Amino acid sequence: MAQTIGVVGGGAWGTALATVAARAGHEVILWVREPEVAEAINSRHENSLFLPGVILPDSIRASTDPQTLGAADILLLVAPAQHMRGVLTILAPHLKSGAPVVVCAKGIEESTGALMSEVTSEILPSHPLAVLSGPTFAAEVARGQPAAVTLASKYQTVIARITEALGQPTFRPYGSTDVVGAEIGGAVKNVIAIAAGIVDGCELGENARAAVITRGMAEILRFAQSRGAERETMLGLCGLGDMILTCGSPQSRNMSLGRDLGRGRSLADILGERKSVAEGVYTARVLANIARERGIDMPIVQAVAAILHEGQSVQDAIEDLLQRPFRPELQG
Ligand SMILES: NC(=O)c1ccc[n+]([C@@H]2O[C@H](COP(=O)([O-])OP(=O)(O)OC[C@H]3O[C@@H](n4cnc5c(N)ncnc54)[C@H](O)[C@@H]3O)[C@@H](O)[C@H]2O)c1
Ligand SMILES: O=P(O)(O)OC[C@H](O)CO
Repeated sequence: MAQTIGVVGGGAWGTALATVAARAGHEVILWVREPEVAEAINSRHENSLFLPGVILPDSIRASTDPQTLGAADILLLVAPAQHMRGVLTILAPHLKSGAPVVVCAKGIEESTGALMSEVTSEILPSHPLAVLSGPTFAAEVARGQPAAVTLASKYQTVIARITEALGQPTFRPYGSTDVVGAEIGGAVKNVIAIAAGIVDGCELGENARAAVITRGMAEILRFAQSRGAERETMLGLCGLGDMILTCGSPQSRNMSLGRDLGRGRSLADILGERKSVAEGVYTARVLANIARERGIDMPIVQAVAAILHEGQSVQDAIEDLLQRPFRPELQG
């Protein structure tokens, strides 16, 4: 059944998800922050700022006006994690009562340590919530290339409704009831992808990168356990799947940022030339603090945070990791 899908956030991923909804036959309202993005989408059917080179379906209409979202039956929340609270606070009074909301951003709020589902439930308590997360580079999804995602909600009816609305042969949601688990993989893998990029930039070799990915997965599992997430969730699309994608390709903004750091560039220089968000930069610091406070062993996350935010050199951080005591592989 054709519905109206509202997409909050006109970056690359919001725009790609708008194409998914449009291909499924829905009317799509894309709420964007930048007037020039709205103008380009409505007049030329292209988001030339954040997703250049992809011609968008006519049924996507972009607007900067929060009131336009009042027509949406389902809302996809795709603002960057550090801006989600502010954006939802502005939009909340305009949304259709009880419309399901789907968290599609990947990150942890720096100022509170909250996951995006927690931020969303706080601001939109009467909207049933789902989380969509998995290995998905926006450009590939926007071009209609096949992808699969985890779609998690406490409510089977919400999973069924969103799956029916967005599911198609080239965009395959797999249902789950582990909401927190679905978020953790997507948020933490961005930090591990920066580490994998550093390994690449420093030319430490493929073996070292595989080691960082696997030991990074152990850190994800430890953090997930501390938050009551299910281990199996972390081995699914939103965990292992996204680690394989993001840590293995410089198409990832996080991985490529790490690679540039490994090649000796400064964080300020790298960020200064980008319009797009690398969520791992912000999640690294808050995650490292949470892990330290709760006694969760996350040495790779600590190393990335120290490089990004505490002025530790890449070489010293690598040396510290290599000098850690030997231990059993499966220890907690
Ligand atoms: N790009 C992808 O391939 C992809 C895939 C899956 C998930 N995600 C996640 O989606 C989320 C959005 O990323 P993206 O890739 O769509 O963004 P992007 O990097 O393409 O664009 C940046 C976005 O940030 C917004 N922004 C900048 N400053 C802002 C502010 N002060 N307040 C509110 N918004 C502001 C811009 O309007 C724009 O929508 C992130 O959490 C990201 O991890 C991205
Ligand atoms: O480009 P990145 O590093 O933000 O990764 C994009 C998606 O999260 C990959 O699933």
